[in-house]
Amino acid sequence: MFLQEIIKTKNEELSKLTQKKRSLKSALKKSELTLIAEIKKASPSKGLISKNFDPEKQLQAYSQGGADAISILTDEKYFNGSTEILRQLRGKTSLPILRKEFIIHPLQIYESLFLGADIVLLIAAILTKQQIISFLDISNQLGLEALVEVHDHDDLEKIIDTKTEILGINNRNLDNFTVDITNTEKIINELEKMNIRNNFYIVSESGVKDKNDVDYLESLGVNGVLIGEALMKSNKPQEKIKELFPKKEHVRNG
Ligand SMILES: O=C(O)c1ccccc1NCC(=O)[C@H](O)[C@H](O)COP(=O)(O)O
Repeated sequence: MFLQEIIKTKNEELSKLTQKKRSLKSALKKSELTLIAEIKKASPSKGLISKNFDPEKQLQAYSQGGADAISILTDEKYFNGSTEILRQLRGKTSLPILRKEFIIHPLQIYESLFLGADIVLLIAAILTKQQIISFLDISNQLGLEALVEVHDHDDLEKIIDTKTEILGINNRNLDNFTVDITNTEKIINELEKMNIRNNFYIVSESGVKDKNDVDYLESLGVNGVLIGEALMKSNKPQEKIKELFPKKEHVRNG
């Protein structure tokens, strides 16, 4: 009898662990442009970005500025990030958290779950189609959403006919670090030619610096934008968000 009872208890505990978490997709479904605000201390293309790096203060400014989700770099070597930052900030916000990591093995997806992430990043450029399919399945089983990121046509070929729902278009070439925000228009045009644009919630990532960039991307019909450097370099990130997204609900300081 006891074993039957313990199995029932364990199943209940497991269902709590893998229940749906905070949802980025719910934000992207809204008509207003979604902002994913990124916490990034440094990067391979720019070196040190934030001298007085204070992740908790950055998170507070993003939340008060009206960000809809938070992206956190956990790579240490190239971005001066850490898993500890995600673990620390998990309990400080009710916003969905995207773990920005170079995922190449299922272990990292399980690790993301235990760190408290809600969304994982799957970069098509470093994965095979089969890995994307498999990692999407694992993420779904764990109650995690996935942002599947493409940069070019080859990446796009990999994600067609997968269960990708949230499609990130990275304007940065991750090999040579060049950035061109018109890359988003190029990829959207390809999606439209294939008649599959409406299969995805689209997030434009990288190189978004000012309101002109936001207005341009919004005119393309993207559902969200992911911004890191422009917010990390600002002395007043909450004000910067207000400048870029005047329509968002901004919580006043104090
Ligand atoms: O940011 C980099 O230099 C970089 C280099 C190589 C791989 C990834 C890289 N960045 C990750 C990102 O995609 C960006 O942090 C994110 O899209 C935000 O971009 P930005 O607003 O331009 O900081």
